[in-house]
Amino acid sequence: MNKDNKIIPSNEECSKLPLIDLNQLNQGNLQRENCKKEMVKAAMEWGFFQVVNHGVPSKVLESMRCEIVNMFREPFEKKSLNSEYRWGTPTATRLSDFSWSEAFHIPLDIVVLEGPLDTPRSTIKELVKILFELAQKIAKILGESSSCESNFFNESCLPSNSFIRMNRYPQCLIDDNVYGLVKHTDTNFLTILYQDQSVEGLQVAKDGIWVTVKPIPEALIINVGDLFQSWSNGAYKSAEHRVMANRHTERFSMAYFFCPTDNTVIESCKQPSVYRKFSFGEYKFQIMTDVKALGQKIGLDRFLL
Ligand SMILES: O=C(O)CCC(=O)C(=O)O
Ligand SMILES: [Fe+2]
Repeated sequence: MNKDNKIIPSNEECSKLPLIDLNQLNQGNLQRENCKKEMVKAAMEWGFFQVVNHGVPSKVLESMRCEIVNMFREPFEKKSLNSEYRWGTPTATRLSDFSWSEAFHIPLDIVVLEGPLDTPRSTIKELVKILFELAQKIAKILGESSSCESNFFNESCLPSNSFIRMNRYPQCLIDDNVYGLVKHTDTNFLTILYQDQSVEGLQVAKDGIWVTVKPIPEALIINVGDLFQSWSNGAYKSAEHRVMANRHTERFSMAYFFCPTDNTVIESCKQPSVYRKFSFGEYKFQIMTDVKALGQKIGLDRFLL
């Protein structure tokens, strides 16, 4: 088994994925500063952490999960008419390149700006409003510690710039090593992930080892994306992650991708710069070009100085 596939059983390693209590931010100065330190450390060492007491009511998350399940329960003929629907990996020529999953990829400009809304849309609308506030709060804390411009996220990231992705990973009887989602880094600033409370699947690369993230009831997962890695001059890690398919049961998740406007310039205030500056629009275009030409995302390596 090569290093890339080495898997540590979740009960040994999962506890090491930092778990941060955001309630500390509402307490005294000492607790607040401690919470910020924990976040910065986790973003540097892991690029991933879980948070509890995050302020997203469990009722809203539960009703979102119901909506997600309902959307995926529609017949394929109906789902596939929806331009937001994706399934599998059309370009895959080997099982190891294939993602055993289906998804709805929803840009929030439609949800935030358009009406009237049907039921799932109104649930999404309620949830993303809270997730936007949470993402802003976390981005500001991580941003301040990079001692870059403190107002950057308020000015560059609007609610309508983000998007959500609802994922369903069907039960997979083919093989134990099928990926639900192949390894990747996220292209945004930050991701907030709501995963099934009882089904494992997500794995994070840490120091060359794949670590399984054990679901913690009520917790949300936060991960650093490529833009934050570049903006922090490489201090924060946009960690590779993937999802393993499950032989016994299906799994659902929902990712909220916190993004800036396309013309936002990503440039670190730290010198010497690790990456050349680029706009978010340029970054997405380069990824699209690479995926078309090479079948995969190259990402930040293209922008190394
Ligand atoms: O389903 C998960 O746990 C991860 C999803 C993910 O990484 C993504 O949608 O980018
Ligand atoms: Fe991801």
